[in-house]
Amino acid sequence: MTFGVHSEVGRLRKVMVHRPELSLQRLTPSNHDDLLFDDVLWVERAQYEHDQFVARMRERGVEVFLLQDLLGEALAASEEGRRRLIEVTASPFTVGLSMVDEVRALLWEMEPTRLATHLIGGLTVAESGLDRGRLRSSSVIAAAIDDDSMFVLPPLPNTLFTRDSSCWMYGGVSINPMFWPARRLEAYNVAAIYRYHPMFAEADFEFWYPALGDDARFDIEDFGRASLEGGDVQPIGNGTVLIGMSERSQARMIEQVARALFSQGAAERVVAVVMTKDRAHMHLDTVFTMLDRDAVTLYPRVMDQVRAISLRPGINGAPFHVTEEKDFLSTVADALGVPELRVIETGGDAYQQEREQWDDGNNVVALEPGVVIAYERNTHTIAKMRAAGIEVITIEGFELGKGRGGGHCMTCPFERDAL
Ligand SMILES: NC(=[NH2+])NCCC[C@H](N)C(=O)O
Repeated sequence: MTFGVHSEVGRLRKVMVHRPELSLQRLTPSNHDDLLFDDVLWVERAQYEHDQFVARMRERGVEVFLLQDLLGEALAASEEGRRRLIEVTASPFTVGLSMVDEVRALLWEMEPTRLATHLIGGLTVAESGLDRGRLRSSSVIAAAIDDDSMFVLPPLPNTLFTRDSSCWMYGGVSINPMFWPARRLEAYNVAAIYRYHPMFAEADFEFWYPALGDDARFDIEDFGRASLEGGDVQPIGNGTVLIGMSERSQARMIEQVARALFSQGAAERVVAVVMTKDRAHMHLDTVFTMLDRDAVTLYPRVMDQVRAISLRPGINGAPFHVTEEKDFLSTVADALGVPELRVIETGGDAYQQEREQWDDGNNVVALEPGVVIAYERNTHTIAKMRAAGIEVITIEGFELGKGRGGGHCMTCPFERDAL
């Protein structure tokens, strides 16, 4: 098996997605804000919409992998993987000192498919079978629990956005320390896939983050307060990677990734895109994605204000050579080696633009140059893309979009051609 993502719009060959499941059934009016969703979902409909999304990709020859299947297979393939994932997920700091042994033991007893279900979907006290009455005298946590629907393991509903927890840049992957606590555990699950799934165990690729070395692959807690999310990362081709400096990703993580890429000669330029921090555009890909070799879609109100700063390998012992660019679009054109970019802005008047950006109008995923998948509701933006000669395949997305993510966010490409 080969893996590697060599552009944003070259032919997509392999991709990982996540079908909505138990974690989304746990979203309620009282917890959806903390879990980074703007509403509760009708989960059956979200599954239907997601199945359509997957079908559109498969029709075009894309090999689609489901994250939960990969996780179950990784856990079945490796006892060590199972033990390590259980240890990091159920630790004294997540489930508490007094319960950690019991929780680990009951997770260990689960068969791998069921374990994968609960590592993503969460585990309630009732499902765990823990005897609260007995534990009450030894555990302050058990004593404080007043309801069997409380979680022993939290649900991870943002697993849906596979773009963010891990992301490929050229011949390697970064497993990302994420910004909000609600998403941190997602990275352990994907780390287990890359580390223990037979498909990856036999493949040859780099780990850009965490730092190289087998053991380090689980040490994503060791990042202080720095974070990086894949929604900010775009390996556009020609040895260049764009990384948004957004609500979610900081300059210090961009430097980590740039150093790793440069040290292997996997990239020669990383462009930090300095943007405003806001929930409506939490990642670069919510306001900018590529459509074709020389065409992009963007939300002007945010992208007109960004700064672009290029990092290249340093000389004379300096880690980097840093230059502030004149503007973002000419920097991307220069990196791609095209004279000028065709720019398709969010469609409609100022109100429609703001609404369509919110509904992921600019967050599309390319299947090959000039062919993208978009949510059908973004009619004004789609009309402009079609007028520019882009083939736009539409999917529903009324439920899927409630967490603020479109086709780009819901895909983690494993293999994509260069341009
Ligand atoms: N690549 C993206 N833009 N992902 C969107 C992530 C949305 C998710 N609810 C979050 O807030 O984290």
